[in-house]
Amino acid sequence: MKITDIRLGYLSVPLKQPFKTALRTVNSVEDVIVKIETDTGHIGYGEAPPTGVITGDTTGAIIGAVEEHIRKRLIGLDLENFEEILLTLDKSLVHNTSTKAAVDIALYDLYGQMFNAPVYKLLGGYRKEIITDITISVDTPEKMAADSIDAVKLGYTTLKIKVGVDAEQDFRRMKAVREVVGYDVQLRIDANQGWKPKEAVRTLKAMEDSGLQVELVEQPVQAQDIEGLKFVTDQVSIPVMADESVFSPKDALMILHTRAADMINIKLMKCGGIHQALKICAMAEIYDVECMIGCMLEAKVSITAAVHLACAKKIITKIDLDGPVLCREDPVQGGAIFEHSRISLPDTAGLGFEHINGVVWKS
Ligand SMILES: C[C@H](N)C(=O)N[C@H](CCC(=O)O)C(=O)O
Ligand SMILES: [Mg+2]
Repeated sequence: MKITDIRLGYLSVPLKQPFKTALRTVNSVEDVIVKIETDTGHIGYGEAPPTGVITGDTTGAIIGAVEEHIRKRLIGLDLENFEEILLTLDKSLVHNTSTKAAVDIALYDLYGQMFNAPVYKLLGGYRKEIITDITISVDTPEKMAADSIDAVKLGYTTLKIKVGVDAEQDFRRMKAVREVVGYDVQLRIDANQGWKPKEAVRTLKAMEDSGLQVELVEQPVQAQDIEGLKFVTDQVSIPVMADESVFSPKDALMILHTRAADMINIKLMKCGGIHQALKICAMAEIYDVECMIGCMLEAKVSITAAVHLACAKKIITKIDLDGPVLCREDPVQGGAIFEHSRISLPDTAGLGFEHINGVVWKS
């Protein structure tokens, strides 16, 4: 099965309501779709959202990376030598992790089709169903409490509460949410780098002392401030998860080795795809550190790939794959099946896509 072409397209999917974090507010998922064609007629799909404030990727950069660096190196290569293709992809240019993830996902889609097996089974096949949390955007305490009630009514048992905008108000946000959802619902928080280290410790300790029962906190301090991250991890009881601080397997190794965080959030868009994520999983297993599989604001193509990884690997114990349920519509036929918090995988080959509606293909 030889690669004959790599095509690119644009996909825009409106959100049910604005998605607000300490880093950005957006109203739609904006994606580049990658389609790899082969001489056997098999097609592999991938997806990359340009999350500039986190990965540095833009739509133009994703398109340029494929057109100027990746396409010419991959055309003609045979899926039978998967290792060669992945190494070529890695070496084609530095950084550009979202682009590499999109191409990697399309390649795994083809790899699974070549063996007529779902990708999660080829990677380990640990389970075929997972439960995701849902994100509550940062807003007034009242609005966040109302959004939380709506989510719980839909059956979500874990909420990811966005904070990191103003520490004192963040405490009030958490208090308002906990008051309305009670203690049967798990609350995890994500500050998206919004706090200073001492401010994070103060705020998290206040949450501990008030019995708010926070399951974990994601990325309390700036991504590059590893000392600050370790300071928070050492000072508070709430488990600290590194998100923006961990892109590559090398970043993960450093965090694991220094114990700067208690857990790692793996995102395909940060590490460059499934083949790199597998390395982080292997290292986390060695250090016995649980991982989350997370996502950017993504539609169901790349999220399906993340579901396959999560279903394959036991070390992934926390699931934050709510991109598709935040969208007003699902343009992807096939792939993972979402029923609110419950995500399951069909036993179709590869990643199981049939068609993606609404893609504007580049000529
Ligand atoms: C969508 C997901 N639940 C999430 O919250 N991801 C954010 C980054 C999302 C973005 O800005 O696209 C995170 O975990 O930091
Ligand atoms: Mg996060």
